[in-house]
Amino acid sequence: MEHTELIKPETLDDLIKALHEKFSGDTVNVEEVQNLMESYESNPHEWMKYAKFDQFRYTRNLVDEGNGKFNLMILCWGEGHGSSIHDHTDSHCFLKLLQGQLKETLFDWPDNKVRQGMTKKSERILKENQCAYINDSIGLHRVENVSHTEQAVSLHLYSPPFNHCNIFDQRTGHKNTVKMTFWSKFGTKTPFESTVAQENN
Ligand SMILES: N[C@@H](CS(=O)O)C(=O)O
Ligand SMILES: [Fe+2]
Repeated sequence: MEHTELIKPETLDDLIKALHEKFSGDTVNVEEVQNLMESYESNPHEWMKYAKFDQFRYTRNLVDEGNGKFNLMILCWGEGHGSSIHDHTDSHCFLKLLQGQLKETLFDWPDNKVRQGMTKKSERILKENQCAYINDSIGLHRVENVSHTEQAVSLHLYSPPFNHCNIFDQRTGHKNTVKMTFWSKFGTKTPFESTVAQENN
């Protein structure tokens, strides 16, 4: 296999350019993308304009549409905010911490023949600059900012892009499809109507 040298992106813009190159072909090298995202050292000045918080739930803020190959977004997690257990619609999901910490809990897909609770497989704390990866064959996850005092900000890349996913009830394994929306796009708040969703995590 061909090995591409890792050139450390000095800024968020550099990282976005490098990601465009990595996704310009037909295949995705997960490890290379993960290393690339991890090698960017978070600088709040570079991503502040995308980091818009809501009082009640985590927000999804679109940063770049990756030439149609991926969506890059910044998620803002207030104290205690968390997602439902969810899948990733057959896409690659890269999740890099820009600020604070997030807890990721992994679950297996529920067996839909038996209606039973979902058991957790593992959990870990993701720290600043770390980049995690998940896809549907690895399983499902729940992501939470368990801190009572610190906000968290994360950078997510999904390829191919998607705008719906399944969320799961931990007690029954029952699944629901939900639409996912953006709180802001390219630094501008999305109009109210389009953020009201059944949503989301
Ligand atoms: N996949 C979730 C965020 S996370 O909890 O990984 C989302 O895009 O909203
Ligand atoms: Fe996720």
